[in-house]
Amino acid sequence: MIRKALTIAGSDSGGGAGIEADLKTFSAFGVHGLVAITSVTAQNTQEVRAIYDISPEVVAKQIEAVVEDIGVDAAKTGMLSNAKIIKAVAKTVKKYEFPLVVDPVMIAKSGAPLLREDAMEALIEKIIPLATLVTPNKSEAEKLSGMKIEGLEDAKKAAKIIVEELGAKGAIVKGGHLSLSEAVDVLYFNEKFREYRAPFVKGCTHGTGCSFSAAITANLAKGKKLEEAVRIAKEFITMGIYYGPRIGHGHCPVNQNAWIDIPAEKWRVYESLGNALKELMSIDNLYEHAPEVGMNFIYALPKLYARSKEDVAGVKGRIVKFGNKIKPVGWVEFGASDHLTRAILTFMEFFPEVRSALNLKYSEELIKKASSLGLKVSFYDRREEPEEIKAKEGGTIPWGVKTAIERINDKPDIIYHLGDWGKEPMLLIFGENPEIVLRKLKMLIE
Ligand SMILES: Cc1ncc(COP(=O)(O)OP(=O)(O)O)c(N)n1
Ligand SMILES: Cc1nc(C(=O)O)sc1CCOP(=O)(O)O
Repeated sequence: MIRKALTIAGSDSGGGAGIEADLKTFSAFGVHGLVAITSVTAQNTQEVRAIYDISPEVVAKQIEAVVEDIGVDAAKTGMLSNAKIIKAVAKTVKKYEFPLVVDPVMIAKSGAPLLREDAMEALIEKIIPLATLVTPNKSEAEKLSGMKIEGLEDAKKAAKIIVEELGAKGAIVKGGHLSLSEAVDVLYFNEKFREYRAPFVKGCTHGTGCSFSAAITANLAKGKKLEEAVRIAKEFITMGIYYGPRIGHGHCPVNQNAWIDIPAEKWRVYESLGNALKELMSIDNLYEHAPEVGMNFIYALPKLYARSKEDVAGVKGRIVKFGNKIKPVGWVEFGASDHLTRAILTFMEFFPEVRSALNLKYSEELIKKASSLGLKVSFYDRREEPEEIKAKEGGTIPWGVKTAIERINDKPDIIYHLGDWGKEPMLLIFGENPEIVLRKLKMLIE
């Protein structure tokens, strides 16, 4: 059964916060999103340039239209903008039974007010008592509770005030702006406190409040208990901040898609590399080109998600010579390669689209053939590696790949090195994906 979640909020033309963030979040959880737009903002990552409020009647009609036909399993509010809209929303949602998450949006990250001064009273009197959960940040919680919040204990007191004095069923005070070593959110619900902790991650924060409350709403719509919905939302938002796209010149937006993109991309990489590996094993005479240390064949997640070893798939235990054949020791796994992973992550800093690589034993003959076929070849000389890089564990390959790319000031198909004391000479083939790497390999050795 498809679940439906409604967002009653403003539109952010920059696509980072508001209705746009909410819909992307609902989608990420497989929930059908419904909207009642309260206000249209001309906004980007730096500023809010204009606000145009929708008439309260039309806001109410949007809610009624979707509830009465499609049905709503859970709803949330975001930017409500003015007292008249607040009153219309309160009067309308009161008629229905769905759980309501209230993100008490007051000020945009860029500093622009999104709630009129004279609307605060209406928000407290009309909307908060209808809330299943209120999700204020530090300054919003201070405004609602009327107390200063300096640390975790104050956050708990404020959450309790919002529930016991203002009439919400639950309140979660978000700790992103509390000066703590972790991002700790404090939930007060059913007369109990609960803490949700996550490491502070560097990334993109525009739309965090909207996406967090939308994630809770989506999970309530799916029938999760409130505490569980909050736990999932915390994990979702931490991931969204970490993998935020660096767009715009101000506060870059949360990546709501990371939640579904990463598992989907992992599957695509796994399948594509697995298929290419099967084809690789059927290539005659490849064993003649396998180095003593073994071969590997790797494929990284798209650039936005390729940050570390765990984001690159390779062959566990490498591919080794086995009589006059080659054989993978294990199968495709993320985190299974070290050397080629260091090479591809460096390569992707220059050419993000190049995500796959394979290594062969160096041969002068192959290099000559590559050049004659029009493949771009470059190299690095391990003897030229600066001492300070040599001293750093794992520094040689990134330095070598960077040196090789800068040497030709172009995108190489092949990078080789002639080895050093205890290091076998090696040839690396690069390509956008494993099929392209295979094609280049076949051109070379067949
Ligand atoms: C239309 C609209 N709604 C809400 C906001 C608030 O978003 P933001 O500034 O990113 O603050 P958090 O959501 O992160 O608390 C907005 N800017 N625009
Ligand atoms: C051992 C080794 N050295 C290489 C080099 O380019 O110098 S390629 C290679 C084999 C692949 O290693 P992995 O499985 O750690 O990616």
